[in-house]
Amino acid sequence: LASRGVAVHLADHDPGQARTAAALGAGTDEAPEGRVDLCVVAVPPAHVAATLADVMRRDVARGYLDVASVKGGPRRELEALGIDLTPYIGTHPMSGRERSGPLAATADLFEGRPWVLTPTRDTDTEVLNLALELVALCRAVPVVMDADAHDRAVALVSHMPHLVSSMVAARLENAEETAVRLCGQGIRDVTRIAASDPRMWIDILSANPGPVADLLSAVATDLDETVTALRALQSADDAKRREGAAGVEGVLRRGNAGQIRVPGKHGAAPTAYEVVAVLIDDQPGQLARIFADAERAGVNIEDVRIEHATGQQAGLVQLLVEPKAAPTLTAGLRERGWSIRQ
Ligand SMILES: NC(=O)c1ccc[n+]([C@@H]2O[C@H](COP(=O)([O-])OP(=O)(O)OC[C@H]3O[C@@H](n4cnc5c(N)ncnc54)[C@H](O)[C@@H]3O)[C@@H](O)[C@H]2O)c1
Ligand SMILES: O=C(O)C(=O)C[C@]1(C(=O)O)C=C[C@@H](O)C=C1
Repeated sequence: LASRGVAVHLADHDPGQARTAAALGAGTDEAPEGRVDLCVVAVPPAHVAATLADVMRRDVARGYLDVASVKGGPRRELEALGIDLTPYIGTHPMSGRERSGPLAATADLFEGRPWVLTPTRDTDTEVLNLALELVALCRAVPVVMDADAHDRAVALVSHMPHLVSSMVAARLENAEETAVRLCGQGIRDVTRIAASDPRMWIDILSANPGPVADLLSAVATDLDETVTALRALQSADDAKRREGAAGVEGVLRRGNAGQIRVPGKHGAAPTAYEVVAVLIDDQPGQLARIFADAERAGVNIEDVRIEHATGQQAGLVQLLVEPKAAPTLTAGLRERGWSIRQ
């Protein structure tokens, strides 16, 4: 917001956090002189209602919004506090990090990502417009939803997957070092969010336990069936083994069918990109050089992944590009001396 010319005043119950954010260029930690246009509350879900009630009673802004990952609970808490909710709108940007605090923040975090707005019939139109302006300034995509429908949706696409990621990562806790050192990109993808702060996630899950429990119970059924199928694969009996293989294939195919529904970059329909894999030395400036050489070849990089080679000062950079651009990029990078992996 600060880089788009908005005057941002930062406050936190830990002044050090606001000072750090201000030092990073996010705004000033000095209090505003009068009433501001919009007050954005970005505190852990359990503190949202009390924090909003406090700022709303002090009449610090024309409009108020929060960005908590759950929407139904905080709204009901505010209602119970007897606050006039017309100047308030509950929102949730669907983008985040597994790390918290100002040092983990990035200015482009919300670009192209859905930002859910949950207005009610009573929400002041001026406040809805202020929220829409905020979303546009962050280059996010507004999505209007009912608060409880939002909570059911995020149980499916965020809360249940978070727990499953934690459970997969938990298997590594006491695993042999010889096994752990073999971790590749697959397990990195599946476990990244398991590094998040448990205190924040206890808050999130406590505010949405029912829908998450229903989904995990469906996952548990899949797990039971898959275990049965795998046990059948150990059988000496041919027919049993065929049954087991069909069971395992079934879950893998249903996984394929679900995975292709995950929206691609900027929420667009998923695109099948081609991977151009480049071997690099783990040295400063390598990525910048690859990107510059891709630009020289006239190719737009849609996404990038990095795989680090265990115990070596080397890595594999996977550049995801439109299929028709892959041969141009491969030739352009080869010409400039890069080692391309097929
Ligand atoms: N991290 C994500 O991926 C993500 C994504 C979307 C939405 N959210 C939501 O955003 C909100 C903030 O999450 P975050 O990841 O930025 O966490 P964070 O820990 O980086 O920031 C929370 C801040 O709130 C402050 N705080 C805690 N209690 C407070 C209180 N009572 N009054 C004033 N300040 C208080 C903390 O000092 C901290 O600086 C949460 O509601 C979370 O559900 C997080
Ligand atoms: O990708 C991450 O690291 C996130 O934390 C993102 C994520 C998500 O599950 O999509 C997590 C919680 C937030 O409420 C919104 C976004």
